[in-house]
Amino acid sequence: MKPVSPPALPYAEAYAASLADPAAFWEEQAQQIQWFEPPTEMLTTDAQGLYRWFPGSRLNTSYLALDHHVHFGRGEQVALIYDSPVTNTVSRITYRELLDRTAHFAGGLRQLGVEKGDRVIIYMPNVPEAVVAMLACARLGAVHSVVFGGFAPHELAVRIDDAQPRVIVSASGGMEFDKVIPYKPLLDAAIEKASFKPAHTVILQRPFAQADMQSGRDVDYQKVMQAPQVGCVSVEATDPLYILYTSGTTGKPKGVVRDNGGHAVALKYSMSAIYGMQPGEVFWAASDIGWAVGHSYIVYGPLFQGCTSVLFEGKPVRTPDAGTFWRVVAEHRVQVLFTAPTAIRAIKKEDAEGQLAQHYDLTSLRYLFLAGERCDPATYEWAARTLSVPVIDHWWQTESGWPMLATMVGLSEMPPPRAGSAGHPVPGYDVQILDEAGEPLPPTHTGLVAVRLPLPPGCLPTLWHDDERFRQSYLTTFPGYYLSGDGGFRDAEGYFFIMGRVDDVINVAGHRLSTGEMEELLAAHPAVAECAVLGIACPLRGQRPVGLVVLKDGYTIGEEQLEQELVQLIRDQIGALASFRNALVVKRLPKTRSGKILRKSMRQLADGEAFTMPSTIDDPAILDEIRAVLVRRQVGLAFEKDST
Ligand SMILES: CCC(=O)SCCNC(=O)CCNC(=O)[C@H](O)C(C)(C)COP(=O)(O)OP(=O)(O)OC[C@H]1O[C@@H](n2cnc3c(N)ncnc32)[C@H](O)[C@@H]1OP(=O)(O)O
Repeated sequence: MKPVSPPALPYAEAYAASLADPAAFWEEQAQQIQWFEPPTEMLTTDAQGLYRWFPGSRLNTSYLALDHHVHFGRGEQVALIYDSPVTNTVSRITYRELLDRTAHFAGGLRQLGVEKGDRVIIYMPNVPEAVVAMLACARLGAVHSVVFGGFAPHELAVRIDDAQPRVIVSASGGMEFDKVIPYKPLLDAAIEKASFKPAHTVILQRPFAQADMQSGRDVDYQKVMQAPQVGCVSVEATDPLYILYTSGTTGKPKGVVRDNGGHAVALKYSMSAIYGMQPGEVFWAASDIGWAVGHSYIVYGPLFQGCTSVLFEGKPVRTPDAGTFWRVVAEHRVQVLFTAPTAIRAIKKEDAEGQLAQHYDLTSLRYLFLAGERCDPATYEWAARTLSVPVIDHWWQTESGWPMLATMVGLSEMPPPRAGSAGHPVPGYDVQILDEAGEPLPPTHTGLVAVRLPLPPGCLPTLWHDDERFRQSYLTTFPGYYLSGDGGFRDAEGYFFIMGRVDDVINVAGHRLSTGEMEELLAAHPAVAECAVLGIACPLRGQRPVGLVVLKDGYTIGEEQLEQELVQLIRDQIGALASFRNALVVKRLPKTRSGKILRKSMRQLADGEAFTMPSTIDDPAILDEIRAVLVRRQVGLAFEKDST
């Protein structure tokens, strides 16, 4: 197929075309990428009855991200700008250099026994070597699974057991503000805990943290880089590119699978149609490679599009100040910045008037995109005022891998963005608001956000080795729909508003976490008879978890000591990113007469939301007891002085 430029369609036309004939719409987009064997069939269902895009066609993701650009004259363009205020480093890596490094590292992985279909876990901070490792896996047709560096050994162990990696690539350490986080002991502890043992680990030794190496198992990253370069392995479009774990309602995370073909087509489309990016321009997703945003928009999307991507190892504040983001935009002439609302709230908290932005030349910036959690209108307005560019809140999930609702700046006649709204459905996504019975709701009615099947290319085809959980989690509640787990509504003009999760998943600073998992961990403490974890409103992180625990009869322990132990337990088992800081002892938990804990009522109480007493409540006095504890401990927006 000969590549052709996408026509600049009006949004409404593109959207209608994508729903009227999805195969024809995506066949046209598929012509924008370089296949080894182009698709002849667009959409099918597999033996399990699950939708698959571009069956039988062949390509290589690393080729699309690197080789293609080098072959066609982009070799000397900077592919990756590594900006690390925590190590005082700025380095620029061209497409040619990134290809060279990737081909060497792929050769090294192959020497360690990694072949097509094998899994490789990557547990690293935001460093170029992590990007090289991802692209090297793609080059070999191996399946990478990046685990966010903030996760504790238990979480890593669970992922090791599920993915069963031949190799784990890690680093000796990361830097959180000015604190060294030694990764290697965490990795060693995780491997110790896991039942499955990888054959090798590859360790990037960083100057500020030397890791002890285990002879026979651990290999130095630089040694792996000395291997001869290898070329790209041809894979099928439907072969998995990566597994990315995300929290479900239980302790076992869900292994979201991303395939090669649909992913490449969707991300290439999104870079131009949603973000309006042209080859050669600079895109910065200020996130972590461990999240879907990092996969799609630090690594793959910008590279597919021939852009320069910024890889930032720092924080919005204190590295060294709340002007860091603006310094990066100015220094690297960033055209589009993408971050989570929490990052903007953190900056706003330290620089309320946005004065630091005035110290930098931000004229390169065209748009600020926000996602990962709901953006409150105050944060939206502050960002628009401070940056004087359109701010675009958009909505997607790890599962979709790319935006489902947005204001698409690459299409014409797009309704402008609006504070509080995530915009309009992106072509390919037939987004509906359903009631509890699965019937579409009229505008302005809040309900469950669902997407009519088939999902477009790039979305998860299944969960890793678990078709059944995939079906149960997303497809069976409302046949014919993907159920997102988020709630929201559409207004009379077609703008969508996403209000947050409707299940036991919470969103803390853009990190999706399971309250069910936290409850399982708290309940294992010998003092705890029963417990509930609520995701209460937090001015900085959007939400934060709070535990309410009932003590076992006769168990004596000071409330303060118990709280310390439970806080430490969550930190040790899940990680500091959970921001679990309160475990409050209560006499009883409110329940329905059938024994279901009334978490929603307690959350509403803590958040100061008006609510009606559930008619099924066992004993209404219990909510008064809970209120008294929240007041005494000053926990909850309604009762606290400073919740950050
Ligand atoms: C659309 C599809 C998706 O939703 S994909 C997911 C998108 N989500 C994101 O991009 C995440 C956005 N959030 C962030 O980047 C961070 O939360 C920002 C805004 C930068 C703030 O970071 P920070 O100041 O560290 O606060 P936090 O709440 O994230 O962290 C809480 C505690 O965890 C720690 N932590 C964090 N990261 C790491 C890490 N990599 N390694 C070790 N520890 C880590 C933090 O230091 C903090 O610890 P402590 O409680 O202060 O001791």
